[in-house]
Amino acid sequence: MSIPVVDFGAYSLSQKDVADEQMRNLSEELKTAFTEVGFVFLKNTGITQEEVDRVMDISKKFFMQPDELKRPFSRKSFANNPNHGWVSLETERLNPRRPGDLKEAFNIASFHPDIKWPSGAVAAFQEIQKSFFLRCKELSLRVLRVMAYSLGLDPEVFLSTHRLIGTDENGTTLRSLYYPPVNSEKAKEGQLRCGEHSDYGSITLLFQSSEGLQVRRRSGEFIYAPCIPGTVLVNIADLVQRWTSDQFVSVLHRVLLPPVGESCTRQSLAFFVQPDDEALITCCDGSNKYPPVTAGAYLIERFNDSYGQS
Ligand SMILES: O=C(O)CCC(=O)C(=O)O
Ligand SMILES: [Fe+2]
Repeated sequence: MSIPVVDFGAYSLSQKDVADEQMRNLSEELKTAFTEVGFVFLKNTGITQEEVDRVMDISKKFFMQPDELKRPFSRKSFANNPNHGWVSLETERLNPRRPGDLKEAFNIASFHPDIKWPSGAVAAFQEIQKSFFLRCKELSLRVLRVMAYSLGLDPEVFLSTHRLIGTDENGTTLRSLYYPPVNSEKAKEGQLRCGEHSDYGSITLLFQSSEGLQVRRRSGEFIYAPCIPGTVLVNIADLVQRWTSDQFVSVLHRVLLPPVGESCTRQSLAFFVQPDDEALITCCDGSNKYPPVTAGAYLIERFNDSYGQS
């Protein structure tokens, strides 16, 4: 099955609320997608392609600077939130059995007043990233509400564990990714732009500038996700799979190197939604299929794998 496209217009950010019947329809469509594929394209969410382009443009300006100018913003250099900041090429391996990923990233994980923001040529960086973060937050809360409804749960049940998004007690992160030109013949053996992995938290919103993402089907085969301008690609991440006792599936995905002879770049924006650090994730059907885990501890464990500290 390919990735379904669902019209989210009835609950778009420009609507105050959603009518009961439309909520029922939407929740059925999302439930099918998240049960069978783990990924869905949402159209008419209220987040426009222009908003996405603005964030991609300012992020690209940052990435195009020499490394000396980017280094002061490195991930792990901010005491109040170690996940915030710039990640250089080949630093991270989302599949720990492969060499470092051929990508650069900038994580927006904190708005603490002590965070130092890029300035000069990218003076608007902080303002643009922050306003996009807040838009993604609003959309994510709506998607979580529809998800809870679709499972016959209290629609607020997921929201009650996502109250602190945008504070240092919640790991939700807006991540700009840049995949520079690459000569695929010169890459290390087995090296990819982004190794096979599933995401760690609740759900992820993804915005892409071009095709390149591959998603694993149940058969084990990887298929290309198309790039559909104006849509948001939403996928289930591992904590929601645990939470729903495997009813919603968190599936592997990756970004391959470009074909030999093609050195095209790629950009994407991922909004990784994470429950509040202290939230205890227990199977919502009461089954105990997975032992309870707190979201913050789980996230740290997963970071240790991808940065080679396990
Ligand atoms: O760049 C992409 O399209 C995918 C990135 C991704 O899956 C991730 O960073 O978790
Ligand atoms: Fe991912």
